[in-house]
Amino acid sequence: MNASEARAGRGAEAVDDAEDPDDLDVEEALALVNDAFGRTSGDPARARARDSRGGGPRPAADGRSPATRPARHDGRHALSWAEARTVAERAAHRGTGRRTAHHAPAPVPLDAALGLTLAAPLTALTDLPSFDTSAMDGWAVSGPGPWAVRKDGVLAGHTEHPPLTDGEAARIATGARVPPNTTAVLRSEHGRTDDNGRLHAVPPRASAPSRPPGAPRAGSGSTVAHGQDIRPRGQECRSGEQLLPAGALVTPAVLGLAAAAGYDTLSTLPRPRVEVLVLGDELLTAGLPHDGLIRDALGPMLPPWLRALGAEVTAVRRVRDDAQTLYRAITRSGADVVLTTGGTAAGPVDHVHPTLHRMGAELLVDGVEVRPGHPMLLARTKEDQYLVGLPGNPLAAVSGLLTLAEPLLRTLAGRPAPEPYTMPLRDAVQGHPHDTRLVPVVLRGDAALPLRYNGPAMLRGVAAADALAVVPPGGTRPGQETELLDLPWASGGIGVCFT
Ligand SMILES: Nc1nc2c(c(=O)[nH]1)N[C@H]1C(S)=C(S)[C@@H](COP(=O)(O)OP(=O)(O)OC[C@H]3O[C@@H](n4cnc5c(N)ncnc54)[C@H](O)[C@@H]3O)O[C@H]1N2
Ligand code: MOO
Repeated sequence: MNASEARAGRGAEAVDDAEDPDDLDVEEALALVNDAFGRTSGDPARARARDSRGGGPRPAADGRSPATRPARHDGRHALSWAEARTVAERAAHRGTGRRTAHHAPAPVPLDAALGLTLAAPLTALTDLPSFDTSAMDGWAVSGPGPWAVRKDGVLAGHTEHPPLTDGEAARIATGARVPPNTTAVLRSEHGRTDDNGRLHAVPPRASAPSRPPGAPRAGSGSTVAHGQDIRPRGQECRSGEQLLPAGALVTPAVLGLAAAAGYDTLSTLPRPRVEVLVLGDELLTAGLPHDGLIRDALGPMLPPWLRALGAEVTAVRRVRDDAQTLYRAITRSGADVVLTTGGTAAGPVDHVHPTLHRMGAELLVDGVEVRPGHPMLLARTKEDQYLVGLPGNPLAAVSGLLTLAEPLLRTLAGRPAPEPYTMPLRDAVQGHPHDTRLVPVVLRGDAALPLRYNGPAMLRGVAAADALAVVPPGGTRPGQETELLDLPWASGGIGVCFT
């Protein structure tokens, strides 16, 4: 199916494998400039060899390590997309390892633990169930029937009842503790009392669903199978048994399990604290764009996204295009991660590089072979503080967020890495000659549909997307399996952390 057929079939979601025109012109031009400075050719076979799927750092397509790879036209040594992610993931491990008070695991009440990471294994504080329990509403019975029914029934949450004697039954509710000497629970629909008040087991109606293989016979004639519909103490776990390992994400289900297993608080790792610095004199925080001024798209977008990635956003500050102001904002920040937007390129008011240089910061990533977003950077500004510099173009900022901030924050938050996965891209996607492309896609059935409006300055594509496709240099054919990066709102597991 070609792009125009796809468009015809998918209406507004239609795909266009061509990039947005202003994007393409710049990218192609940059690629030519890069070639002139000795980078790899656009040979698709070599480009595919650099396909970043699979994760770990790898040599560039030209076989040279990043250190020996020639600098780009701007003098920087860009890393491949996979290398950059690995560096970001490992940067936090390379810290001193000393945990400040803020980083130490802390007990957190259950209702504040959603989205955090377990600092210690979740170990059952009790047997579950903690007593033998009725799995059904009906009668606790002792021995074969018929049974004499006791006057008092047994409800959930009540103290222990006197033992049953052989041939005795007591009305019981689901979840109630079965009286001692109970041999089975007879479901209410499987029993009937006669005129003398004696309880008889009645076989399930012929229309009843058939018994699963191996399941106990649900009452036949005058008796029921031993143990039927009793949940024995410790069936789910014994006290002291490990239910989840350290590092597990606290999801709603984990909160439920922890409560059931006796926890009031959970030992969790604190969220890394992120301060967002939005750079740009041209940005408005309200109203319509006018007189060359535009709305700040990143101030509203980044905080909830960062929270979804496991961070606590301590502040969002707007910083004038002034080197001294930026220097002060960064050096005064006590956050674990300072995240800047804009100012990463080499324009007259792009102060991020000179400021990092002035601070003596260590540049860990200085440019990435990814489109959009190639000027993104990662620096260590001081012991246990990092700076992620996102490019100002909004989709380029998203690219930097997922390429550098996500692995860094994931490691700092102690979260497990998401399992990489691929899906076929329904349509061909044009690749960059040398760089990985991140392209918004929607998931439809067993395929991912690349979206239009994927230019660096556009959010229209990603706002409608479920994921970003990692398009290797050289592009993808229709149906080609391609790595996808889930967007937090599309992956239920992380979505819970927007709260
Ligand atoms: N000579 C070169 N110029 C540029 C290059 C290059 O390689 N050589 N790269 C281009 C690419 S690619 C990108 S991406 C941008 C990165 O620029 P900066 O990080 O310095 O960002 P700014 O110049 O500050 O802004 C770029 C663009 O984005 C708009 N912007 C900035 N912040 C926001 C915001 N919060 N909300 C909405 N829009 C924002 C800003 O107005 C600019 O239009 O550099 C290229 N140039
Ligand atoms: O292509 Mo830039 O890298 O617009 O993000």
